[in-house]
This record gives sequence, C-alpha cells and structure tokens, in this order.
Amino acid sequence: MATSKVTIPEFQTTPVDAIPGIAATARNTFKTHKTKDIQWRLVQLRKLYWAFEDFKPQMLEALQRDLHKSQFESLLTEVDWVKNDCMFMIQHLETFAKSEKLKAPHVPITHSLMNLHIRKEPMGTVLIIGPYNYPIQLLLAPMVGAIAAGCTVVIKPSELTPNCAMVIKQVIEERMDPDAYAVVNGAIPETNALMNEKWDKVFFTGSAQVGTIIAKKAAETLTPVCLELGGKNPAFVTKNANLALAARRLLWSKTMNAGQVCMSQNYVLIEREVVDTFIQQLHNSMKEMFPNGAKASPDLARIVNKRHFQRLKKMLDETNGKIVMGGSMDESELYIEPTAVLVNSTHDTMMMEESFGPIFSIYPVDSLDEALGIADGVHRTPLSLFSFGSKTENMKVLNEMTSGGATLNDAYFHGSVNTVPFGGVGDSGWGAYRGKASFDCFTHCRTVADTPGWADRLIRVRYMPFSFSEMRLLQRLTEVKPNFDRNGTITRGFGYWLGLIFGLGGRSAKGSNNTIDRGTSSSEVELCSNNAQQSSQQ
Ligand SMILES: NC(=O)C1=CN([C@@H]2O[C@H](COP(=O)(O)OP(=O)(O)OC[C@H]3O[C@@H](n4cnc5c(N)ncnc54)[C@H](O)[C@@H]3O)[C@@H](O)[C@H]2O)C=CC1
Ligand SMILES: CC1=C(/C=C/C(C)=C/C=C/C(C)=C/C=C/C=C(C)/C=C/C=C(C)/C=C/C=C(\C)C(=O)O)C(C)(C)CCC1
Repeated sequence: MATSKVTIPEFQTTPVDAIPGIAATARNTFKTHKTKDIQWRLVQLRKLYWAFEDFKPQMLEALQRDLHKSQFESLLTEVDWVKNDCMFMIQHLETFAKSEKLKAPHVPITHSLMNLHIRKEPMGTVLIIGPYNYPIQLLLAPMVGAIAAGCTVVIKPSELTPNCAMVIKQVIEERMDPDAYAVVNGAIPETNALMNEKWDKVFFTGSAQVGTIIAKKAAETLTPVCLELGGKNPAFVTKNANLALAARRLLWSKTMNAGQVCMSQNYVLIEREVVDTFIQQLHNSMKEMFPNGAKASPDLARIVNKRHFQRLKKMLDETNGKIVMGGSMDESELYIEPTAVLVNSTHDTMMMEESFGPIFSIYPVDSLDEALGIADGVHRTPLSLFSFGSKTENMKVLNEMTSGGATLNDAYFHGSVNTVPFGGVGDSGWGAYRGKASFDCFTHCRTVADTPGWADRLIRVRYMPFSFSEMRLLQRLTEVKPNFDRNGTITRGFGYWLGLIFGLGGRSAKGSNNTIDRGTSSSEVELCSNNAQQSSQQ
C-alpha cells in the first residue's frame, strides 16, 4: 500500500532527438513478427498483470501525489481496473484472435467454395497518448488491447501527472519487452516529435482541442485514429424521478476523482416544480458522504494543478447563476468543494464550458421537450447522458438524443464497467475500446479468399468470352427477388398467404415464390466489428 517511503524518480522528459529511434525500434520489432505469436502476447499480458501487482505501492503513491487520489479510488479505477483488463484479455485472447469463417448469409452460395474468412491481424506499431485524470488506467487499458492484438506500442503519459508518468515508465522498462514497448515522457514538443513518426494507429484520450490537432496531423499520412474526447454531458431529471436517488448518484459522479471525469454531467436539466426538493436532496447527500465536510474527507481528490483550479474558479466567478450547494475552495490545497449552480441561460459559463471538475449547473425547465431542445443546442453529440424519470421518459430521452454512452437512473454507470465498449459519438470521440472492443480497436480484420484450383470450371462464368447463358444461371442462383414495391411498401405475395393459411408464415412477408431466403437480420457468424467501425468513421 502507499507509503511515503516509496521512491519515485523525478520527472524527466524523453530527449526529443531520441524519439525517432524509439519509434524505429518499435516498428522494426513489429517487422520481426514476434508479437504476432499468441503465446508471446499472453506472456506479455501476464507480465503486465504482475507488474501492476508488484508496483502497486508506487502507483498508489504516485496517484496520491499527483491528484490526491485516495487508495480506495486508485485501486478501484486504476490499479485493479488494469489488472482486471489483463485477466479478461488473458482469458479470452485465443477466442478473439481466431480467424472467423465466413458463410451464409454473408457469403452467397456461388462463393461458398472460396473459403472466405477473416484473419485477425495486428494493425502494426501504435501510439497511445493519455490524459491526466486517470493517468494509469486511460493509458494502460488501451495498451492491454494493443498488446493483445499483437501490436508494438509506444505510450505517452500526461506530463500533468509526473509521478504517475515516471512509475509507468519504470513498469514498462523493467518488466516488458523493451524492443516492443516503450514510454516517451514529455509535453507538446515530445508529442509533436511522436506525431512526426509514422504509426499504424494513434489512440488519443484528451480534450477535443488537442484531439483536433492529433487528427489533423494523422490525416497527413492517412493514419487511422481512435479519439476519446470530452463533452458537455446533460442529466435529465423529471418530476417522476426518485429525487433522493438522482441527487445522490449525480453527486457521486462529481465526487469521484473530484469530478475530473470526462463522462460526468456538466449540467442537470430538471423540471421546475422539483428543483427545490432536488437541491435539498443534494444537501442531504453531501452530509451523508462528507459528515465532517468535504475538505476534511480523506476520500476526495484534488484538482490536478493551479491552471485547472483557476479554470474552474473562473467558471464560478463568471456565472450569473446562484450557488445552491458548496462553493468553497482553497487554492493552496487545490481543493474545490462539490458545487451546484442554479442557472437560467445557456449562455452562462456553467453551461457553455466543459466542467471536468466537481462543479455543475442546474437548469430548471418546464417540460422534458424543452430540456431535450436545450441539450441539443448545448452539445448535440455528448460523450454521455443520464436520465432520471419514468420508463417512458427515459426511453424518450434515449430515442431523441444521442450520446457516446448513456445511463438510466444513475450517473455514468455505463462507463464504470471495464469489459463493455466505451467511446464517444461525433465530436465526443471516434471509435470505442474496453473488453473485446479493445482487441478490435487495434486489429485489422483482413478478409481472405482461398479459391481451390479444381473449382475453376464451376466459376468459369467470370472469364471472357462472356456467355449470357452462363450469366442467366448465375442470376438464377444469386438473385433475390424484392418483397417490396416501388413505393417501398411490403408486398404480400402468394407465398405469404400460403404460409399464413398453413400457420407457417406471417413471421416475415415474402414477396414471391422465387425468393431465396438468406436471412436478413441475425447472423450465425460474428463478423469482426472493426471493419464496420473503421468504415463508419473514416
Ligand atoms: N473520452 C474519454 O475517455 C476521456 C476524455 N478526457 C478529456 O480530456 C480532457 C482533459 O485531459 P487533458 O489531459 O487535459 O487533455 P489534453 O488534451 O490537454 O492532453 C492530452 C494529451 O495530449 C498532450 N497534449 C496537450 N497539448 C498538446 C498539443 N498542443 N499538441 C500535442 N499534444 C498535446 C498532453 O501531453 C497529454 O498527453 C478533457 O477535455 C476530458 O473531457 C479525459 C479523460 C477521458
Ligand atoms: C449483485 C450481487 C452482489 C452485489 C454486488 C455489488 C454491490 C456491486 C456494486 C458495484 C459497484 C457499486 C461498483 C462501482 C464501481 C465504480 C467504478 C468502477 C467507477 C469507475 C470509474 C471510472 C473507471 C472512470 C473512468 C473515467 C473515464 C473513462 C473518463 O474520465 O472519461 C453480491 C452481494 C456480490 C452478491 C452477488 C450478486
């Protein structure tokens, strides 16, 4: 456990002129193909698991020094989190990495002899850039995915959490294969030097502003990127919500890591008639969580540095709203009390800026429709949203507004599970990771056909000179007749009525007797998810 006897080396940036060599080593190692061996990857993941166990005291101490993070939070959301990630990958890697045989309905009968399958191949050499708020988890969890996928990896921790950055460097350099994995420490010059290198994928977690710089630079070499960015996340609270529960859970979201959580709520849109009760419930929850006051609590983290402290203070100084909970702060300790501000304009600083701290606004509305309109105007594609209302109201929120992820009747619980996909939508992020999605994120799904020589006569139709009689045979085998007319309306053909009468049909409306049913929705084959992801995002 954390102790002040633990020594952590002083922060040192990596010399900029060493960076091309570090990237070249990782690229050359990938070319040796050694990281492609599944057993080799498993050994790396096992080593990482034990490194996390053995370096636990240093990690807990570093998190305490950088963010004043309590041991409880550090274990739950950083150290144990990554250990659990390692175990999940170790247990499932062989399944994830298996080639997928492609068959019907994805493959037409005419192509069934060509042994179509998807090979799961590592993308290559990847760069992972991390933020400061979860300096260990948000760097190492993607790295687990990259190791599992068979990539070589260079990681760049945030310079704002220097103790964590140095412990991570020590962990990787002492315990992992130095030719395949490396850590570069530094800030903008070092990140720029890294971005001048050619990568097979860049995985970035951080602000939308820096994410834009990274995406632009990566576009110059058509390098794919996964971006995990911030957002102005709304919470909706209606008069049908359990207000005590909503208050406790939304306060929880602003106390974990002192609200420095990209998916925590920025603002709460709440029906006017329950605003007072909700505020009262927030006070009750504050008393329960912090019986001696928030400042005295050993559990509450601090703001990472003076710049971010001043940023949050400015939001509170410039608001036209009224502080209805909290409001105290102490710069010498980088402490800000969990704070709620009642506002009445979307132009308020508390609505316009991403909080990324223990402060949030409460905005009274007359209806859920009004709330949805406001949220759409503030940020159309937030990273997360939360809805506290009746079942019907929660479904309305889900149906009418998108977000990277969402939780009903709670704060960011969808993002508190390390094995389910996590990511943004639109300008809150491109791509997803965690669980199998972490493996997919760094995997190229390569479709391969292996056409047997003896089948050449059967598939002669493709060769010139073309023959229309052979084409008619091909059409008979492959053509699927539509079960809809030119207006897009389903037509109920003879087959449908016959099926209905004999109790066989009605499940799907088939248009004509000639329809070849290849299935429409469900598939027996789990197609590699990365293909769909890549094409929808680039
Ligand atoms: N979607 C997600 O999973 C998460 C998103 N975030 C977002 O990250 C932000 C807070 O984290 P920060 O560390 O402050 O983000 P940041 O964007 O300032 O820094 C992230 C990384 O980029 C590097 N960097 C900073 N400025 C750069 C520049 N001009 N050129 C090249 N590299 C640069 C930093 O050294 C750091 O490693 C918030 O906006 C938050 O919403 C944070 C955590 C998780
Ligand atoms: C159900 C059964 C049992 C009881 C189980 C219980 C009580 C489970 C409770 C689990 C809870 C409350 C877990 C809470 C976890 C919160 C976490 C891990 C938060 C994580 C936050 C993170 C990682 C933040 C990330 C930030 C990011 C990405 C960001 O800035 O964007 C029994 C009693 C065990 C019996 C069996 C059944």
